[in-house]
Amino acid sequence: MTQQDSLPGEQDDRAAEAVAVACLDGTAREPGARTHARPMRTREDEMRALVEQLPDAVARHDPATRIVYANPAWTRLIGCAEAVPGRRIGEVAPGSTAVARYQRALDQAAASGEPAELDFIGAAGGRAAARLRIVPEAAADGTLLGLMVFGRDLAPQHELEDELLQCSAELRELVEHAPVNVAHYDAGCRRVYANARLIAALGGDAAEVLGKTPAESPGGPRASMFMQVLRDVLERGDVREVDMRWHVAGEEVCDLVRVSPQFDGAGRITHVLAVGRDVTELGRYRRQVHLQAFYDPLTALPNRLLLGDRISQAIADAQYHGHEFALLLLDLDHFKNVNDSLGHTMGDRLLCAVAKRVQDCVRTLDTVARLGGDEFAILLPDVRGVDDAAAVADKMLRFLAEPFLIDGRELFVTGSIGIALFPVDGGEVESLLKFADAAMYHGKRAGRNNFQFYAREFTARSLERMDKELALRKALKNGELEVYYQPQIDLQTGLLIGAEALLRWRRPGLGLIEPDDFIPIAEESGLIVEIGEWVLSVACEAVVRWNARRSRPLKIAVNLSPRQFVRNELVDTVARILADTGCKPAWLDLEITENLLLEDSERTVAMLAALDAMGASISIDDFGTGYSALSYLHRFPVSHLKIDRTFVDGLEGQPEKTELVKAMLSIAAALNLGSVAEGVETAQQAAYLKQRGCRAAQGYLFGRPMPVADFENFLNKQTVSPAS
Ligand SMILES: Nc1nc2c(ncn2[C@@H]2O[C@H](COP(=O)(O)O[C@H]3[C@@H](O)[C@H](n4cnc5c(=O)[nH]c(N)nc54)O[C@@H]3COP(=O)(O)O)[C@@H](O)[C@H]2O)c(=O)[nH]1
Repeated sequence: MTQQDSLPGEQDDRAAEAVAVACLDGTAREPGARTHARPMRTREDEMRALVEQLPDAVARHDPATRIVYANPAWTRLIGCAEAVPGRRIGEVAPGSTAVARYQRALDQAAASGEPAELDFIGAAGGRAAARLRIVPEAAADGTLLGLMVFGRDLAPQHELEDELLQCSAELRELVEHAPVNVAHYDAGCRRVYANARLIAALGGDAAEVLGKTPAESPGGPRASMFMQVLRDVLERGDVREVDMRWHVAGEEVCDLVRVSPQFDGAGRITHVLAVGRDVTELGRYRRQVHLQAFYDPLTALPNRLLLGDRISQAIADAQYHGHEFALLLLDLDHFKNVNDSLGHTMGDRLLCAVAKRVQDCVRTLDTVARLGGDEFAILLPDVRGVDDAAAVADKMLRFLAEPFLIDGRELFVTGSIGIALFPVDGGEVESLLKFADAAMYHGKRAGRNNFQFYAREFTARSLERMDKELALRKALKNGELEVYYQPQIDLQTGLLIGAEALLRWRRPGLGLIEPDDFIPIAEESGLIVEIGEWVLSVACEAVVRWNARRSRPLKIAVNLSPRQFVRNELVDTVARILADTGCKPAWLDLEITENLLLEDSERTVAMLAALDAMGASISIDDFGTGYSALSYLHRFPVSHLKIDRTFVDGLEGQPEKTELVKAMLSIAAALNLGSVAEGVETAQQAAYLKQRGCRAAQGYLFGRPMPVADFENFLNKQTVSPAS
């Protein structure tokens, strides 16, 4: 080995040996010196002084192993008072086993002529105090001249070892208690170490963890992937990060594992270190975020976002395979009534039950999504044409028609379904949704509880409707709504007895819009509640103004939509408006439709009774067109029947209508109710009605619905022509 090849520390030893040899045999020379500047004796003294001061033990023995020279460090090491030349070491330090071993080594080196090394335990005992190196010195002919002994003090090395031990213990402690899972894998991907946390995370049994590959413990679907990562790191030496999931006692554990190579002194990869950060909570949180982002929290069905994704996928599939698919949009009919009348908890339960029932109608590869409120979408990616889609829609309506038993209550719902087909109706997510919506809306208009396929004209209609709803929302705020008044006449006396308040919408750019054109939208959207309240308040103010100058007060008839009965505030609202406007309850007639009575809910009965008790009268509007059973009439506090104008129209020439009107007037009389005929246009109609005992009438014959100013002029003129 050359000097460059020598190991650290070895060079120092050799330098010391060189000095010592030079000193002890008197051959020391300054490096590179040709001539001696100083006398030999002085050089030897200097060298000896140097050796005397060395911290390492240095000694020289003659060929018979007797002491020739030993420096003070040597005597300290051996534990003798004096290194007496000519003595053997056993004589200067008797009874020590270490000295005996030293002597044996000297004997061996002397006999073999080969250097020897041994650890020497000092006088204090314990760990080796020095490493002795015995170097035989031979003459050119091989004759042994003596034995040089160099003792390297091992205390600094022991200190270093102690420090290392301490460090590694601390590190191990740290690793054991670190909030990470740590494992060490050998070249065969077997765990040679796992910290306590990882052992616990893998089930708690160290024997089941150590010496095992990830495939053996914990196993699972991701284990083979992890094995591959370990192999890759062992092979290529790069650092990898990988998501690991496994199950312990039924609970999922997730780690984000950093896998890095471990090298030996020669730079070869021998092991792999895997440090896993527990991301179970993070994983849970991520899943929760995923659920919130893509699923409806109430029904756990996919939401609009996920549906969009599924439709995109269905489009791609259908395009690739060249087939069709269908998108159905289901909206429950009058669902808002359930929420408003039974409360949101019941409404929510019903929605969940509907969701379940709809899912029962389809196959697993179909998607049922909730778009919000009472609107569901059903993607049938594998239907073949119109017939398949119609069959599913029909089944859905039949399933829905079965009563729902919720909280011991039987609830009935129906739905309207719109169907759009890919590719005939649309080729994109948004257009398919829009077209299915247009078809669904068409189903609503066609009487609900049915399904409709998309047809092109629906889109325009649906857009128009949406546009109208938006404009109507602004109309009240912008003062575009007006109340018109139509006179009501006492047929027997011919005197004006009141007026019906009828709503109009003066829509900018479009002129006056009739209620039939916007009241249904106001009802569907719920806007009618706010609008109805406004009409009531304007009409009450008007009648108060009119009656201020009249000895015989007029009555104002105001239409109430069934939607206004859905909330509980109606009675309070009427009372407040009466109080605010100063309108006497007796001046107010509230017109309701027969269909409201059909619901026959306790709540409706109670509300009507409260309004009646307040002093307002209640009339049944459009009588004869609805479904009311006569039995309802005496159960409700009704005071008038308003015979619908369809019966009055053509009354003169149609005997069956005459009979019907006669019958309605008889019912009113039998129940002691007042009667008002609507749509009276001719004097003949008025005469017939009067003759049959009809008390009052309303119609173009007496006056059309008119703006308030016109009605007030009309009032002032009192130009009513009584029926002859
Ligand atoms: N919930 C609310 N409903 C309202 C309100 N205002 C009106 N309406 C309802 O809209 C429907 C249509 O009303 P309108 O177009 O005003 O029609 C009324 C009269 O104009 C019409 N009429 C009256 N006389 C004649 C006639 O001789 N011939 C003829 N062809 N039509 C005539 O009849 C309608 C009377 O309405 P009603 O007595 O209520 O049936 C209508 O159903 C209104 O109820 C509102 O504020 N809220």
